Amino acid sequence: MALLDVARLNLLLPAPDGRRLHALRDIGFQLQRGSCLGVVGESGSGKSLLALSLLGLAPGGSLVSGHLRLDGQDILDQSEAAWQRLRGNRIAMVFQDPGSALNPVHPVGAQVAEPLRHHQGLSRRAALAQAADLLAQVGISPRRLHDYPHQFSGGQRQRITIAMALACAPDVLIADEPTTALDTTVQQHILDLLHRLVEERDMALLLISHDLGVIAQNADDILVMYGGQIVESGPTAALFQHMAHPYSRALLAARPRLGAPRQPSGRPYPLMTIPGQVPALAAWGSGCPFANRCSFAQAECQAQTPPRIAIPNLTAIPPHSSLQAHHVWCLRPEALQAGSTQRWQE
Ligand SMILES: Nc1ncnc2c1ncn2[C@@H]1O[C@H](COP(=O)(O)OP(=O)(O)OP(=O)(O)O)[C@@H](O)[C@H]1O
Repeated sequence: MALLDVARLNLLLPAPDGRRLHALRDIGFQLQRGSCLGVVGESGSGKSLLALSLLGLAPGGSLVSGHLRLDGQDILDQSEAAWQRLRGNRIAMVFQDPGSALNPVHPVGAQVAEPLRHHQGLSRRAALAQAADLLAQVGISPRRLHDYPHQFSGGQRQRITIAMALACAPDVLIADEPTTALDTTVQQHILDLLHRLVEERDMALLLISHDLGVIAQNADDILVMYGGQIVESGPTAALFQHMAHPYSRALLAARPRLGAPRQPSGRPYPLMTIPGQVPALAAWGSGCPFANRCSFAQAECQAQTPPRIAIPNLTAIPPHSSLQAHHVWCLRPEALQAGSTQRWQE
């Protein structure tokens, strides 16, 4: 049984004119212990709304439907009191900006100790002793228990927020752009730390990023999101063996790469960009969300919901994969096959 099982998750947000906007559409995936699932997509594709929905924090007035099971127990329709017991305890979150996640007027030790006092009822002294252990686990000297957030670097502050998230030994850790606010030199240290903790604690990690490179290097499985929908999903190796959705391919082509071929003048080739922009939520329809930017799109793509198509696995599926299968949501897979996807046809 999957640790986290999400099926047909839909989120309707209230619009000022009284309409409901379909912000997440039929999201489904499974997440196993010891595994990292990466969620990738451009800004505005629905990644954060997905994270918030998994924490019972969808914006006020919205309607969430579908199934959300943690260890087999349906948690979607539980009371706010039950969500509060679960949040930070069994499902915890690491945010993008460690500066705003930490309170500047309290020492970091007290902040790491807070969830232990709140969820586990530990005394101040016992919680602080455990906070010192947690800080050591994320590479911060326990001697700094009484220092304030401004006395730490950005990377250290993110380590402290990770210690806070780990305090109650959650089953699922959601990290929403955890390295975007950090220098590139410390980004991989934080990601390596998250990996080590997932392994040591047998947790599951949902890693959200707009950066396909970060996701490719760190996730066992990938969900590619666009317009509030999953457009492609599968084990990382399978996805990179054969990217099937035009949006996934466009993301791949738009990625800066070290050592990429250069022009005869020695200058780098200009980076590919994806023409157009992610449409505003009010413009999301029921057809393929990527249709108006897709070079394969035809009239039916604007109008019809794209079907889910299974792509045969060409690589061995690693045991850590939670998804175990590669899918694409596209109406014109034959157009894709006729493109640069020779290996799919073999
Ligand atoms: N509370 C809200 N009310 C109305 N629209 C919202 C709300 N929150 C998000 N949206 C809209 O929903 C869409 C998805 O937003 P979301 O923040 O989930 O995207 P994202 O992929 O996480 O982007 P980013 O990487 O910039 O955070 C966007 O069009 C956004 O403007």
